[in-house]
Amino acid sequence: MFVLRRINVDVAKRFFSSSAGVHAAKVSVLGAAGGIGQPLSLLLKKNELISELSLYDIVNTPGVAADISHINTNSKVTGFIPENEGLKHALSDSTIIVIPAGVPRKPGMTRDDLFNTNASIVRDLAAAAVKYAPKAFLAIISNPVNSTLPIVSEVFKKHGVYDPKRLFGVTTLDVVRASRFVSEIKGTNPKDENVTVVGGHSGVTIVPLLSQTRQKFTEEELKALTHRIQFGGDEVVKAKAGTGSATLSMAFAAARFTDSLLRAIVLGESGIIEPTYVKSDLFSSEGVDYFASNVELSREGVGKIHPLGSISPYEEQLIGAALPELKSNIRKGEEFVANN
Ligand SMILES: NC(=O)c1ccc[n+]([C@@H]2O[C@H](COP(=O)([O-])OP(=O)(O)OC[C@H]3O[C@@H](n4cnc5c(N)ncnc54)[C@H](O)[C@@H]3O)[C@@H](O)[C@H]2O)c1
Ligand SMILES: O=C(O)C[C@H](O)C(=O)O
Repeated sequence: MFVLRRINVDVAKRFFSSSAGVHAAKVSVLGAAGGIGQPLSLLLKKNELISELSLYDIVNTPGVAADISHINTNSKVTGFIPENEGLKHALSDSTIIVIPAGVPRKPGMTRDDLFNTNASIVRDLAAAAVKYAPKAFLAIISNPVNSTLPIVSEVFKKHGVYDPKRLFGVTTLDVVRASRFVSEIKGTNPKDENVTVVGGHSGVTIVPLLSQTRQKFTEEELKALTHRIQFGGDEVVKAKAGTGSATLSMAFAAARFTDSLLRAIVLGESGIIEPTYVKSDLFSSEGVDYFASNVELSREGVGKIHPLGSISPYEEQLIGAALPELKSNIRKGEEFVANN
């Protein structure tokens, strides 16, 4: 792993020092002054593949950008607010746009309860991306992800620039949690516990494929672990007691996802697989057009979408429960753009 990272950094150095006209990676974070946005921007400042880190929010971005810009890594940091065409400057020439803009949950809320506020925020940011960076890759964090990715897709379709290979719903936190939770009950190092999590990103639509891990679980462990992975977000919302939801672990997860995407699209590294929520044919025959599963990332963004492989009867049951909810979440997002 270390050797691979060393090679990446060397390749990155060559990439940036090249005068061959290859443009370096500008990454824009929309919602950069928020609970996720700030630590995510901090982590991205360490990424050697980023030449410009462009921070946008409706408030406070100049301060966040000034602060982060003092860190002595190579990337340039820029900060924008809506005034003086801030969004245009934040997005122009972006390679990747990461979107954690929007409100988080409070105890007692579902992610779908955020729809009324976040749908229009995400729709408007997607419309700006269409205008100023139509070829960028978009990673959507704002909840409800099951609906916000379809919203972004519909906006791109409306303007005739839709490329499903470039649009991602970020579900990496589910995978990060699953790995950690398995390691906690088995007393192992989480780096050795890889869990594929498929479906969507809310409650029963989150389906961990624990039968595919290297571990054996009792039925009791399986049920408890599955429930904890599906409702891990609620643990944080409850503990934060009205002040928000997961921000730090999410920033970690989004930084990992962005790094994987950069390595695939900028360096052309092959074999990078991240579970992520994308336009997918896996369950389209059942009317579910977006689905998270293992996706091999490529220079084009989405490469091979891996099928689920062999799953247990319990997991089949979980998928059965996930599909109708996913279908309704997706439809809600699509109808929102059609009607607004
Ligand atoms: N996908 C996931 O796994 C995951 C995990 C955690 C949180 N989330 C979601 O991420 C979102 C953000 O969470 P947070 O804790 O950072 O919230 P937060 O309230 O701390 O930050 C959100 C930021 O978005 C900004 N914002 C609002 N409207 C904007 C606009 N039009 N343009 C640009 N910025 C805008 C706000 O000013 C704020 O700084 C929430 O919807 C939350 O549910 C998703
Ligand atoms: O739980 C939330 O609302 C935030 C996020 O989706 C999470 O999984 O932590």
